[in-house]
Amino acid sequence: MAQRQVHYPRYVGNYELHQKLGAGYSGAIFCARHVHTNDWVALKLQPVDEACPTNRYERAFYPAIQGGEGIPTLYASGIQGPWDYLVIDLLGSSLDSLHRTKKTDVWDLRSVCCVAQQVISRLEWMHTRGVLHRDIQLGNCVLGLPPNDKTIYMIDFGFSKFFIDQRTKRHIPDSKEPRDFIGNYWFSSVRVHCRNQVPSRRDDLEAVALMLIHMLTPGGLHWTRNGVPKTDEAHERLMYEKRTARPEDLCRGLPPPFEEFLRYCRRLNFTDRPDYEQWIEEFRNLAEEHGFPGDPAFIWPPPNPEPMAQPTVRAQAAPVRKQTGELEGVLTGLANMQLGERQVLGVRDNLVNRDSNTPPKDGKKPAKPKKAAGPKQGQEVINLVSDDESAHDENAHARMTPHGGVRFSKAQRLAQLAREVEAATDNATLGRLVRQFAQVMEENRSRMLTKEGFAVLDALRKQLADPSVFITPIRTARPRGSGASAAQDGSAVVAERETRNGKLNKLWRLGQDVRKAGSNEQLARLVLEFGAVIDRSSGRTVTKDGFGFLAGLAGRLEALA
Ligand SMILES: Nc1ncnc2c1ncn2[C@@H]1O[C@H](COP(=O)(O)OP(=O)(O)OP(=O)(O)O)[C@@H](O)[C@H]1O
Repeated sequence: MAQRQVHYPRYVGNYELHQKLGAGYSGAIFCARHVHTNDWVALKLQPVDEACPTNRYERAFYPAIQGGEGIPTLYASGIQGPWDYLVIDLLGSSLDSLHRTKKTDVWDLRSVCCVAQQVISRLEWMHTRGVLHRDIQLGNCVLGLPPNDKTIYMIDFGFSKFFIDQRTKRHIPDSKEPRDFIGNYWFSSVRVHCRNQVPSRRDDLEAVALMLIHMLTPGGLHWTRNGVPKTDEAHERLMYEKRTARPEDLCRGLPPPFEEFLRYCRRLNFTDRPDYEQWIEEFRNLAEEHGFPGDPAFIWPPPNPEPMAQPTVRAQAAPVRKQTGELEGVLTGLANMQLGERQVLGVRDNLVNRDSNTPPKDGKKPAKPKKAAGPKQGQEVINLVSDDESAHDENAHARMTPHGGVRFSKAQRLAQLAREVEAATDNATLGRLVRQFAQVMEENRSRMLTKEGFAVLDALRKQLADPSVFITPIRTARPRGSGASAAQDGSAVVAERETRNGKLNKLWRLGQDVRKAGSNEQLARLVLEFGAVIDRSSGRTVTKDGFGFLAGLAGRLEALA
């Protein structure tokens, strides 16, 4: 197709334009030099009459977020003749372009953990300043130039939005009003993309979760493999695939934090502040558990992609809920895809219909939005690769210590404990295993109850609920001696705390109940309740009261042995 010939100016303000660095949907970006200082910068140019004036929008957000690590500095901006321009820090490669130079189809876990930590931290900064990004994608994560080449910068605030109302200083309200989708097809959250809900902080984080999973999935997330939808029907199908993809299917074969992070983001309420620190810590721990440094510095190319003792981490091909003939469509789509500059495309057309929290549009009435934007130029070719590596490989996370020993990860130790619980034949053994479980949880910097942790609880509950699994008969004696008086003391404290606080901390209460339990069936019910309480909590972490419960449980099991 013939390209429109655009004549760019040689000078804009005090800047001389040099080579073109990239082109977006509605403009171009150049490397430019300040004619007096000789400083090199990046200059974004866009026609002033552009239907979707993203440069003008971006200009409104830069002052709010200036000064944060990994946020480009805005040096100048304005209008010159027919051009609207922004002058910002000159940066290096985007993660999208690094991805295209890679020889393997998935990223290495270390790099992904670095991306996770840095991008979550950028969003923490932006959100603290009241701004949502709304267009998280690999092309908008760009490395700095030396000496900042280990820092990931967030760029492209053309879709951004103040979620703190600039006038009232309050969180914007939720709304059920129908709204146009603004974001990108691949990673915008299910709520925003498929259910047209008002975006908030949780949606930026969900986009990060999807991007990270995409990086570790051979061929990428399955709804990205057909390229940008060119028809409403294709867009509908993409949304269907995204909406119906279950976290456990998307994350099969990946270390648990990816699935947990996605679930966490989806559990957050509209106005909730995400626990950024917790997730930065989770991904740091994950890197360390796999034998990498926890430092978030992004080093490219990766110094040592995968330690010797560890297989490559990658998602397994997730089952895709396909309609008949869809696989054929995927393959045809792949065959038709072209190499290009950008991977993920946003729906910019809808920006002309932005709400009151977006920067002013010079009083012009917004143009009628189009339904779904047509494709932007260029798509990358992604290979469809299947992978049958087992997620339950016992040695998957083991790694050599410097002294030649083998160290097991938290996941692996918990998986082993679950197996031992299943094989236990008496209460005394179970009590010992519960103590070991608490110890593993306590030793780890992350106290989050992972999938493997829940598996231990589940095995325990099953053992306790079904006495036939024991070889020796189970005793169901009432609490004896000091146990009984402790129970009485416990009730007194409960009563006191109840009057004092009005409502008891659920885990603390369970900790009291477990010490009074007189049978394995009662213990099974309490273990079930314990798991449910942890599962419902936003961070799924085992707190002090949680450890109190486990200690009480181990004690009761030993007493009932
Ligand atoms: N400051 C920069 N320094 C170097 N390269 C940059 C810089 N900013 C952007 N780029 C390159 O140009 C590409 C497009 O930039 P950007 O996303 O800001 O433009 P855009 O017009 O808003 O694009 P789109 O409409 O596709 O979102 C980026 O993916 C990146 O490769």
